Amino acid sequence: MSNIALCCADVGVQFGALKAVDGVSYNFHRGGVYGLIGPNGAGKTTLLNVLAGRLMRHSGSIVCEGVDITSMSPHQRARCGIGRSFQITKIFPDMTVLENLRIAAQIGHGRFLPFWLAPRYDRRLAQGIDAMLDLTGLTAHRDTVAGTLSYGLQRALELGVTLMPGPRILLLDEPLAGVGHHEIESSTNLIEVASVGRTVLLIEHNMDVVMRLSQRIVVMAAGRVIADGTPADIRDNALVRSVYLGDEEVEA
Ligand SMILES: Nc1ncnc2c1ncn2[C@@H]1O[C@H](COP(=O)(O)OP(=O)(O)OP(=O)(O)O)[C@@H](O)[C@H]1O
Repeated sequence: MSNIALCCADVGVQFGALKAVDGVSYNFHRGGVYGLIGPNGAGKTTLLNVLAGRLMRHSGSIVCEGVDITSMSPHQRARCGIGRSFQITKIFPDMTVLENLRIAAQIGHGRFLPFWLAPRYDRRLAQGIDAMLDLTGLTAHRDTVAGTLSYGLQRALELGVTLMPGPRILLLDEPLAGVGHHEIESSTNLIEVASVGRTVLLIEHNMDVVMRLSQRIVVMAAGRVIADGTPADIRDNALVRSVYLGDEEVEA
């Protein structure tokens, strides 16, 4: 089996005259966290949407673990092992934490089940939900209505909902956006734990978190990948610094 989790070949997205993603070719290897960074409007979210199948009008192709998924729907891609987190929108605020996770688990299962297998399925479902409550630190909140949780805990639930079907590839778009200062550490720890054994693409503006969690960093600007490397490489990269700081004296 290929050790490439996701392969983008010459991916392009155009909005009118704007090339939001401009010929991106990149292999995301299996395992580890890729931080996807770049200034506002660089094309990071657009690229993530293409990978998740949320934006189908693009050029180029996407291969996931050796399978061409370019024309697959988000649902089909989820079945291929791709999970994408949204900014809270995936949780049902009027339902309890437990109900949210149960729905995610049932959607993840998705197949018709003969009645004689149902008790075993229910037991496994309950075990999976208990494990997810434990992982996300939500066990004490299992019967809490989701919308009343703190923002950080809502994000934890949202990640739990994304993880419930067991994705091998996780696309995280600003998982810490809006999380209060006092919850950053616990939220970061959760992402770290959730990343174990998965390939993760992480868009995040909190650079300390990106540098801490990522094994590799991919830098985008004006729709293109302009650099990639270890966090240390990227920190020392003059071109990256110039893109972020607008330092025109720094040469590429
Ligand atoms: N649906 C759309 N229609 C028109 N233009 C869009 C659309 N979505 C994104 N854009 C534009 O495409 C460019 C890339 O946007 P994108 O959201 O991918 O950038 P980003 O790197 O994720 O930025 P940020 O860090 O601010 O979220 C921006 O100029 C944005 O305004």
